Amino acid sequence: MQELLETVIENNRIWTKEGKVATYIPELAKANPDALGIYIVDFQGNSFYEGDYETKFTIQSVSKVITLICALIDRGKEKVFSKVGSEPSSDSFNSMVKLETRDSHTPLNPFINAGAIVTTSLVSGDNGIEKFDRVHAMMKKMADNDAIQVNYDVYKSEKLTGNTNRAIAYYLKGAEVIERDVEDVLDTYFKLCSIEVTVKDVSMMASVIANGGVAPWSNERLIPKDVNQIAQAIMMTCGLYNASGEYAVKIGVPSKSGVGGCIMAVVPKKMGIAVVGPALDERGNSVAGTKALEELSQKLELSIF
Ligand SMILES: NC(=O)CC[C@H](N)C(=O)O
Repeated sequence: MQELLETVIENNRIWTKEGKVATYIPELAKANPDALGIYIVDFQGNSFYEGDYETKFTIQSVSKVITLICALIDRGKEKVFSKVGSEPSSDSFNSMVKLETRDSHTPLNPFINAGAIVTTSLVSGDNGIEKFDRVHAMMKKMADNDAIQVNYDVYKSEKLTGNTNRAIAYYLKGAEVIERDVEDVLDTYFKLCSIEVTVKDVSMMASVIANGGVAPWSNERLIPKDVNQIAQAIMMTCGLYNASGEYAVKIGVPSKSGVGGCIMAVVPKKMGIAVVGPALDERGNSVAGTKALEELSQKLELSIF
């Protein structure tokens, strides 16, 4: 495995040149575009890593998976899916075009920005701080790392420039999809996106989902089975925004990407994988990270199909 990871990083580093780091959140522009790192955790306590696995990055949209899990646990399927759909979107992750045209005005799925802003509003807690603490605590448990914290420079940068998200959230409030205070919900959403992690943390989170919701290292159930199943299904169909279909063809495992350059990949009943490569394609997914996962998936025959 170690040799394979060395080859995968070596073969795919060149792809970092094909992408660009996100700049619409000014602080993200500081990321190293040449970085490519990978981390794998299996259920036997083995971990394998290669490349720039020590790179720190903000979790960004990968947080949407954990927020959805918390919302489903806290509010139940019926409530959550009355406020957000479970259909893939062919528009970009921060699009708002469908909000107006859909009869229900609900976002298409929880893994585009509009959907995650809604699931953030649904997580239990009387205010934004309590909601943040709820999801943050779940992330720490799933990563088995109590030291995970917000990167306040990224958070401030997002909050200052997040006007598209603000427009989305106010529209959703007007349509009565969001019932809470809009600025409070947005603040929590920005903070959750700004949590700083490594590929080790994210691969640990992925290993819990891959193991049916049970932490492989402690055998503790962190996520109910039905919620875990839903999370995987939506990762499979919506996890890479409007590139989810192509990704399913090429890699074939439930995954979630973020504009920090991370992709979390869940190999059901086998392992958790995370890659980081901050140079993104035009749809906001890591170019080299996707390519590395494609090679890995082919060589290890990881596709679930
Ligand atoms: N695709 C992403 O990772 C987007 C997350 C980012 N914080 C945003 O709201 O725009």
